[in-house]
Amino acid sequence: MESGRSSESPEVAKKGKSKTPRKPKDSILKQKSPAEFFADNKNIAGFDNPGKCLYTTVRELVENALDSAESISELPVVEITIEEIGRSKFNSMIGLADHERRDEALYDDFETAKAREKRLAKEARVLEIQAKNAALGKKVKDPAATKAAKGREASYYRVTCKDNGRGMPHDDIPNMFGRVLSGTKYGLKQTRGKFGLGAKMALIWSKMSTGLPIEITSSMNSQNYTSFCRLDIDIHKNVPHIHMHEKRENKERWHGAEIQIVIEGNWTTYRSKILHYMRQMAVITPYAQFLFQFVSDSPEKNVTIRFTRRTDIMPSVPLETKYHPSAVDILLIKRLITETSKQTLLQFLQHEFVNIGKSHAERLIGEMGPDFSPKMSVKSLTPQQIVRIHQLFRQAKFDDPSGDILSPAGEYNLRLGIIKELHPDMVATFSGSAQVFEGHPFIVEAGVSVGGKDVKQGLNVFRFANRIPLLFEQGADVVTRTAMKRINWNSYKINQTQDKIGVFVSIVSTKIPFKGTGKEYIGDDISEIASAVKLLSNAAISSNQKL
Ligand SMILES: Nc1ncnc2c1ncn2[C@@H]1O[C@H](COP(=O)(O)OP(=O)(O)OP(=O)(O)O)[C@@H](O)[C@H]1O
Repeated sequence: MESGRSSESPEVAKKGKSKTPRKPKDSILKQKSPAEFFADNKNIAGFDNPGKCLYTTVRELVENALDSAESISELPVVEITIEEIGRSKFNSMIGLADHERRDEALYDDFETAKAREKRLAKEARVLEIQAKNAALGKKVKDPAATKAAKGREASYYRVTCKDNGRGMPHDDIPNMFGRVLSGTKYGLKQTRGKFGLGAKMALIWSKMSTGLPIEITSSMNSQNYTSFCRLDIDIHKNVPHIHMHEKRENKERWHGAEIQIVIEGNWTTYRSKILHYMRQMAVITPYAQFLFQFVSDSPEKNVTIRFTRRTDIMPSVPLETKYHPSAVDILLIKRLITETSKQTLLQFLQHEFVNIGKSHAERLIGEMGPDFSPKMSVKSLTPQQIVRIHQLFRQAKFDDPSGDILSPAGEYNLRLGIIKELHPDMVATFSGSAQVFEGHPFIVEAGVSVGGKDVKQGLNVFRFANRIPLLFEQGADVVTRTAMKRINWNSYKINQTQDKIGVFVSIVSTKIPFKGTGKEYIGDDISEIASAVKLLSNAAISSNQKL
């Protein structure tokens, strides 16, 4: 086909077309590695801004430490230190000479004398209005939060987390910390970690904000050496970039891990969140000992908090389980077929799923159709046959998976933790039996307290998922919504706004339906979980009333 352009010379075409919109360039197909994706979208893993990055880094390291100690039934001892690093010290760490500002007007935080005067006057006005509102009992915003962070100089912190856990095999360390989406917790088991992402996100953030590598020291039980590894991550290839990886003497036969990382953060704005997190972790983990330290060049800013162990009774170790037939999709069935060591379809059904016994498997195969037989090779199933199995799994009736493999905090621990941290006038706890959501068992435990130390008037909601405190996105969470909207506090003669009420809900499962990879909240859209939370909370309030 002839185009109108063909008769014009290139020059004429260029001139004549000067007003027409530029033709978009053909899109070029590109690929991203998982590390690049998460570096570009770090907010979805809870790394939103420097302050939140400091918080999430602490969280990820503490949760790994607890998972590790509990996996060998060791009462956890976790030491976490955040050390503030001034700009000069940071510059000398990276070998950068300190520079004084020469041309002040170049900087984002530069203000003329007039602008400064104007800003101070405005701030004074805001403070005045806030003081008036506070006097009238109205809610006021934290003045620090209203101030723009523009032009703020970066603050750096060295975060160190030491535990007495399992440690890591020497050769696995680089991939555990330097390859996004690699971990040992992908099996079907209740663990705090799940995605194989957290430690790598902390490393990606350190790479983005300070350019410094992570340092890991680790030793496994009765090993006569410790492993030391300094590494960063090749974001483009999603592989570890090892600076040093060596074995060192381990005279004391120490076992555990110590992770050290230098990142940009903001202690001032996230101090209270980090301390709340530690306090709530102590509530749900009263059998652990935590030492939290913040160390600054200005000693008056230093913080040392010891959360002592109050019990030696640890919840049982969660057990790995097999998939329930109603929890699998076609892709997962295909993966299980690839990985199974079983030869026949009958053996496959019997051994790779929970709640399918031999005679049940035979009946299921009979139901699949004439081209299925118990002795047929499972590896030779066609894609259509796999779809048929999936269809049957969705329609057939199976016993619910057992909750025995889960490890709830336990009523005793929950109550102990609440008493230890809040000193309430009254507390009652209640443990539910196992229930099921999409083929995954879950257990809800609830506690309700009245009165206490440092407890605000009204509802104070504490949420835990797989024994992790959840501090963000409170409003959208199933527990908050239930406590606020679905419980009739009046009927228990409790004043929802005046009394100091603590509501504690802990959910454990082989699959917590978190919204996003940041593990910040559980949505309100899963009816099984919503009704269990309501039931258990009501039961705990009733027990509290009886007390
Ligand atoms: N302190 C530790 N002790 C022993 N092993 C550890 C420790 N920290 C990390 N690991 C190992 O490194 C792996 C990767 O950790 P990472 O935090 O990236 O992911 P995860 O904990 O598996 O999952 P998630 O992203 O959900 O936290 C873990 O699965 C664990 O095997």
